[in-house]
Amino acid sequence: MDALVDKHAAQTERDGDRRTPVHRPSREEAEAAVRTLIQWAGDDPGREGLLDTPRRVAKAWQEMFAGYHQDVGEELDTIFEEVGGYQDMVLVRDIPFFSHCEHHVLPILGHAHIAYYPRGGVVGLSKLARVVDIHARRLQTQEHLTAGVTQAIEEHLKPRGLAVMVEAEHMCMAMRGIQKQGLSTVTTGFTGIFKEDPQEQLRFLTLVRQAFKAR
Ligand SMILES: Nc1nc2c(ncn2[C@@H]2O[C@H](COP(=O)(O)OP(=O)(O)OP(=O)(O)O)[C@@H](O)[C@H]2O)c(=O)[nH]1
Ligand SMILES: [Zn+2]
Repeated sequence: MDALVDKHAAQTERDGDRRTPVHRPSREEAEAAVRTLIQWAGDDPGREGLLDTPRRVAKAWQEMFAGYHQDVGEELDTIFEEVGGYQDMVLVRDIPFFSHCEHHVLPILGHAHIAYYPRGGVVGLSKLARVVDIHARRLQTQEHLTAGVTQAIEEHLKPRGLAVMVEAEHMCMAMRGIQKQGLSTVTTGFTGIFKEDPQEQLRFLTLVRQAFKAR
């Protein structure tokens, strides 16, 4: 096992994730796989315009799937306890993300909205978007993404309540298969007072909807 796989193994345990770490192929092996797929598509990976494509695709995958090597805990380990007595809802809405579905490895494009009621303190606002990014940069379903973001924030921040809503379009339904464009899939995760009190869910959903009206 190389260092990256070891780090992923530790991260897998911390995130309560079901994935089993596997041997990581070399960059050359990854590029060879891209050449095979180009041939499978019906083109010649040896022609001039495609010569550098395997290198570019491997580099793009490194960036798009960087979440396998990032640790959500590191982003959420700074809690600001001095908040002037603020105890009401903190909502960060319209966090844009790109992910890839684990069934077809095609893009999922969407927005996440995250709200919580602080208990002991608050996290930096950007950190919530970073948690979304880390989870989004892995292969998964939208449900898995929503549950992963919810669990990570719940575990590290321990708020009085947490609400996560993800709205996304799946390119595997737009570009192929059923070929329906513009569909939106909505998934939610509620904990604490958001889970217990439907009025709190309503308040969250109302604030999120107002964000869309304002655009
Ligand atoms: N629940 C869930 N399903 C997803 C997600 N992303 C893609 N899918 C669905 O996963 C299913 C995979 O179905 P399969 O029958 O195994 O694969 P397929 O033949 O490519 O299916 P079609 O897309 O219907 O052509 C499809 O219905 C996709 O729409 C997701 O995030 N969550
Ligand atoms: Zn898919």
